[in-house]
Amino acid sequence: MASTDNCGFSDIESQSSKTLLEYEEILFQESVSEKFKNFTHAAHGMLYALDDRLVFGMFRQRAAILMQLRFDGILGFPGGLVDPGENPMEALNREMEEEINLDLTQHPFTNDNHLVTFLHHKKQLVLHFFTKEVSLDQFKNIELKSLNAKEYGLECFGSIRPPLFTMEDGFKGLPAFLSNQFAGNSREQLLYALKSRNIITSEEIATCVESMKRHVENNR
Ligand SMILES: O=c1[nH]cnc2c1ncn2[C@@H]1O[C@H](COP(=O)(O)OP(=O)(O)O)[C@@H](O)[C@H]1O
Repeated sequence: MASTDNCGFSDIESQSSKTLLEYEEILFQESVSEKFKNFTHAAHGMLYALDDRLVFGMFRQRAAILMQLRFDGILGFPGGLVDPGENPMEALNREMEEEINLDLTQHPFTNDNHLVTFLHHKKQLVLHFFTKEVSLDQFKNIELKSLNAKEYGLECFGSIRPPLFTMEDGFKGLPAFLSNQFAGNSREQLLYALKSRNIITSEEIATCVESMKRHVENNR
């Protein structure tokens, strides 16, 4: 049922069974919440800043992206379940404050920041995904403030920046990062955002996914 085959990663197979193949991209409308009201809804957000600096003077990083190491040892974006009476945006802002101490007076997520929503029929799960661009200075402040988040050291074990370049061996960098374990469909959300925010081309994403898949295959 995957409809997102224009991003160069619709055929991801990985060690995780939770791949994009199982998720269907759906429109984000008021009616979605009504139609899927018996489903579990979650909202996650990607804060990012463009960063054109070179790593080791040769690899362009392109963007700083905030992901986090979770309590369960796997990677994901800040966010969480939508509570009864909340809409996805409200849930996201609440979770952003709890998990990374985001200053909502300065950097609130709005519905304009919504990027994509995925549906998992079997799991009855609706995953709403938002992205928000900030300046690199703002990004660093957000990272620093996250150490004082209520959930730091409890649910959240620190923010991390995925490397967005690929090194000479074709694996180190982004493909190696992608071969980690990810919560929900956060790996696919990351790739979707990289493509749709024009941070990395779909061709390069496809190459990285191929390299990641080869690595996973070779290490079975
Ligand atoms: O970064 C993410 N992107 C997409 N889905 C995620 C991400 N992190 C967790 N999930 C999924 O969202 C649901 C809610 O998980 P989460 O642990 O974030 O919520 P909670 O903090 O309210 O318990 C779970 O089904 C989980 O697999």
